[in-house]
Amino acid sequence: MAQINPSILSADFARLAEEAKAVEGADWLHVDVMDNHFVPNLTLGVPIVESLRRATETPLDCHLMIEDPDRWAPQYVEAGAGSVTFHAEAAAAPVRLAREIRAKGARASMALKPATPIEPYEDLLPELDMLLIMTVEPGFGGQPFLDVMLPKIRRTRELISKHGLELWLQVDGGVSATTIERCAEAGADVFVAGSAVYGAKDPADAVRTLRSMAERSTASAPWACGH
Ligand SMILES: O=C(CO)[C@H](O)[C@H](O)COP(=O)(O)O
Ligand SMILES: [Fe+2]
Repeated sequence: MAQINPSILSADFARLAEEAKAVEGADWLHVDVMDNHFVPNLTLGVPIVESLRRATETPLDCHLMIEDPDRWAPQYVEAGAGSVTFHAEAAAAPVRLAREIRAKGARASMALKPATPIEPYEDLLPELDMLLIMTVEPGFGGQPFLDVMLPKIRRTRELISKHGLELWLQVDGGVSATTIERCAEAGADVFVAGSAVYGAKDPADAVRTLRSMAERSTASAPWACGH
């Protein structure tokens, strides 16, 4: 089953509750937390996640683009996130952090920037509920999709199959109607889309269109048998 997670980064921040409601029917609401240190942009933090939690029924998928996630990630679980993603490049103790996120009741996820390979993390995969492969350099919405990430998506899907894991494989950055099929064919099953959803006239309809495109492509992928 393909999941579509609209990114609130592309919404109007002065109308967050309305914008969150506009995509109810999506699987998760993707919330990009940026600290102006790990990435050169500043967005939102724990209090806004708490408010978003009350504003929508859609579960929150928090993508932490911050330094020191070992210290901050647990606070996002307490704020109501159902899934918390920290960056491999920023975490001091990724296994301990993933275990802490899970113990607090959320799904634990780790993200890789475009230049970070998956291979050193193969043995960590059973500790995670989701692996996020960035398909742009993190920091901003609306950037073009990096096609050069497709082999990494394929190799990660192979590792997930090899170990028989239930891990979800998320892609984030430049995912749209023109790129989602390539991502799905390569092995992604969770798709973040910011500008492609909030830039559309009808965001809820954009979610449905993206989901059916991804599902058509995954259905024919060899790794999706019995998925
Ligand atoms: O993590 C992100 C950027 O760092 C965003 O989730 C991502 O860029 C979504 O926006 P778009 O779909 O417009 O690329
Ligand atoms: Fe993101």
